[in-house]
Amino acid sequence: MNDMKQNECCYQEVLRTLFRVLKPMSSEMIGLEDGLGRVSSASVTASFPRPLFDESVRDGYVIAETTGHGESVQRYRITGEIPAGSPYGKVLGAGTGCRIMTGGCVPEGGSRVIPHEDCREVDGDILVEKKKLSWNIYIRRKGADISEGDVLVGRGILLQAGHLAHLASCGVQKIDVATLPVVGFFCTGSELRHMNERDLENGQKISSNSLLLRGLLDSIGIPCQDFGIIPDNRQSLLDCFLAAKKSNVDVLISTGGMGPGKYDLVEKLFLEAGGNLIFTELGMRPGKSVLFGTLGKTLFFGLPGPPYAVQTLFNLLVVPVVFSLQGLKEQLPRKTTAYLEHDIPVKRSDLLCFKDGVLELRDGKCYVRLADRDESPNCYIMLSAGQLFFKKGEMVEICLA
Ligand SMILES: Nc1nc2c(c(=O)[nH]1)N[C@H]1C(S)=C(S)[C@@H](COP(=O)(O)OP(=O)(O)OC[C@H]3O[C@@H](n4cnc5c(N)ncnc54)[C@H](O)[C@@H]3O)O[C@H]1N2
Ligand code: MOO
Repeated sequence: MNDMKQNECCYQEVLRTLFRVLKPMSSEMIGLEDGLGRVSSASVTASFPRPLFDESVRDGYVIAETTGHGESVQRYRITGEIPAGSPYGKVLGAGTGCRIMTGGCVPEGGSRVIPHEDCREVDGDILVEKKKLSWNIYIRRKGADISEGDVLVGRGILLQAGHLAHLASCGVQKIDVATLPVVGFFCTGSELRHMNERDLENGQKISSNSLLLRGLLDSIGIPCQDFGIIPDNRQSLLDCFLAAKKSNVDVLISTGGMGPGKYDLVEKLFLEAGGNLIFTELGMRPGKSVLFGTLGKTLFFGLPGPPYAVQTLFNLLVVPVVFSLQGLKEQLPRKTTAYLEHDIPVKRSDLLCFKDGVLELRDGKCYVRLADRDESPNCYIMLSAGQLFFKKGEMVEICLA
């Protein structure tokens, strides 16, 4: 437990270190239609109230009530019809009414809307029992939801479809958002070949990390630049680092070449290219072989080669950094606990281990299991150091990165 706590702190601490060295992106004005997945860089206020006019929230009749007569069934003469988008244009006289549709504009003089199921239409009159008139809840008054000038979205909010719809409904057309960081990546390994290559020779493999990184970046709306597959030799790696340093990428990611082997050259060439190391090695798996630093103005992540490690470290480290650069609030991944659905034996227990998990809620409790190969994980199971067997029913920590 103590080990787990230490390791956990280490991961959170590493993220805090990363956040400290970030320089926030500048901002730009964009049309609302391009705002999905962007981060607001200023709070946005309503240009007009919502609703913009007194509107009916039922299909039925709007009436101008008369006062004083006490008959149990009241009668109003129908003088027109108000579909949504076509106002009546006149004052509704006392004792009269109009058919009105949901979203229709309540005319001046209209004091109450009666849903059609609560009254009858007979010979051009609306007949309504007096007892049906106890509530007056079917008119939404101008500005009842939002007044002009109200703050609709604060600064540092990741804009979802609902936010954009909300902003549009209050007359906002443009929004100030953080400029998107451009992320460059390259994959190192003399054994790697492009995905379109056929006839692989013995020992060669497809650089699946190239596609993985492109997809992960696309899925969070980040533009990327692929610097290619770089063989494990000094000159190729140095050239690649120097090209990336000269380019406009804000963040650079490499995969592979991070181990202690003879051909693992990433750290050396990063330093030769003028890189500044901030940390290597996280006290967790994956993450034992990882590097973070700066190369000129570019942030650099050296990720290890195994694809599962790339995906996990991308989610745990790169995603929070990419959003933090854009000024998103609450960048630390959320954690909770869940009951294990099955036993998990592990081969070694020297470090905290992150495994792809699927979290499910049943009967008010959280359960978690290892994700199948074709399943999308929705959390990481954090298997603490110092334990070789995790039993079904045991409570474990999970990270919702
Ligand atoms: N003696 C030790 N060996 C290793 C240690 C250690 O502590 N002592 N650490 C292990 C750990 S942990 C990791 S993680 C890896 C780190 O390896 P590298 O970053 O050097 O990665 P590579 O050796 O280049 O590749 C590992 C594995 O992944 C495949 N790979 C690499 N790139 C791609 C790609 N773009 N697409 C698909 N697959 C890729 C590669 O072919 C290897 O099979 O080191 C351990 N070793
Ligand atoms: O760095 Mo390795 O990815 O710990 O497993």
